[in-house]
Amino acid sequence: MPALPTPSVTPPDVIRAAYAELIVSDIAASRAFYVGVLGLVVTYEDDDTLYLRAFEEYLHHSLILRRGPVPALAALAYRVRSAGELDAAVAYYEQLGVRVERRAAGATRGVGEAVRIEDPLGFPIEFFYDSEHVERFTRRYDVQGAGAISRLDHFNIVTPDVPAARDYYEGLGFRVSEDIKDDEDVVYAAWMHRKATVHDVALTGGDGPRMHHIAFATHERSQILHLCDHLGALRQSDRIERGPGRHGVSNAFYLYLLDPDGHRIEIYTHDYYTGDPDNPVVTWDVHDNQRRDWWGNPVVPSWYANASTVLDLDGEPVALTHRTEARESEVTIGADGFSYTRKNDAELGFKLGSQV
Ligand SMILES: O=S(=O)(O)c1ccc(O)c(O)c1
Ligand SMILES: [Fe+2]
Repeated sequence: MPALPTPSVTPPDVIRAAYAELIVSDIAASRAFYVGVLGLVVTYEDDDTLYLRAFEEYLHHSLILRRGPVPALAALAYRVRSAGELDAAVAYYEQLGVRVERRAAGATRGVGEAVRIEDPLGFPIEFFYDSEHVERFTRRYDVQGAGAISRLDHFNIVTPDVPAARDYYEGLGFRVSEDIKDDEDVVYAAWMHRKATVHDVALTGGDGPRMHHIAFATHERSQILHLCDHLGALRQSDRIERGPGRHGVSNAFYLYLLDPDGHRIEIYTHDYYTGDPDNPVVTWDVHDNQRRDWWGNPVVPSWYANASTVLDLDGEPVALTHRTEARESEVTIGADGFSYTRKNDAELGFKLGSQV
């Protein structure tokens, strides 16, 4: 990615990852998954759209599903600290020379004035503050199921040049909490945050822009395990792509699901606090078999290969830029045993034989 200009104005003050807008092909099938299985709360719905939120959320939605011809990501939205930050966003991105559009209140149901951009990585990003408050179901145990989801936690995006993407997000005030590198300093992935957890956005090295996943958090591992049991009972175990398991990076207990259009949704719990200014960065060796799954369980190849198309602000798919640096799935096939369990223990350190 060509070097970006350094704006002379301050960036918008981003608080957190707040909502995603996905294009889906069949609203009824998506409703059966996101409401019927994941248990997300319907704030508003019509024949073509679903506005959903998780149980701890009081803003109008954290996920919009909109019926359309091409399953894709239509927007990733970050909440900013005040409505005044929208002017900062316009000024900052105009200096970056990217497409910037102001949106009137109500352009998105339940959201006030907003700014949408095509960011330097090629993603459709929204900044907003005002959003309609709706009932917070935190204590509505009468409607929460055994798999209750608390809140949206993060976005994971696929981009070819991870260091350039990291620099861009550092310009927005995001900080790295963890990353994956090799001994030639190739950066394969990085996790970056504004809120005091491991990430609001994760950067995955690959052909991009593509959306790797949207993640929601639960309070307890048992809620994640219930979602697995629920899918089993529906004989929809093929919706379970990876996990459940324990991540090395982030230390979170995780599960990856595929929605009816193949959009990847992560359910995640128990990462850690990162709010102090001197929070130490954790760097993992790409050959460490426990980086992606702390128990060394395999990362299915589809998890590295597949990701969702991204739309521009006109709703057109964005062309991909190919990653030129090494790809993690080629350097070591995930946490699948062809990497070391104990560094420098080449004899006994490999779980399933050696290939690196
Ligand atoms: O697979 S990793 O342990 O690298 C990982 C860590 C945190 C995440 O949110 C994730 O999607 C993947
Ligand atoms: Fe994730």
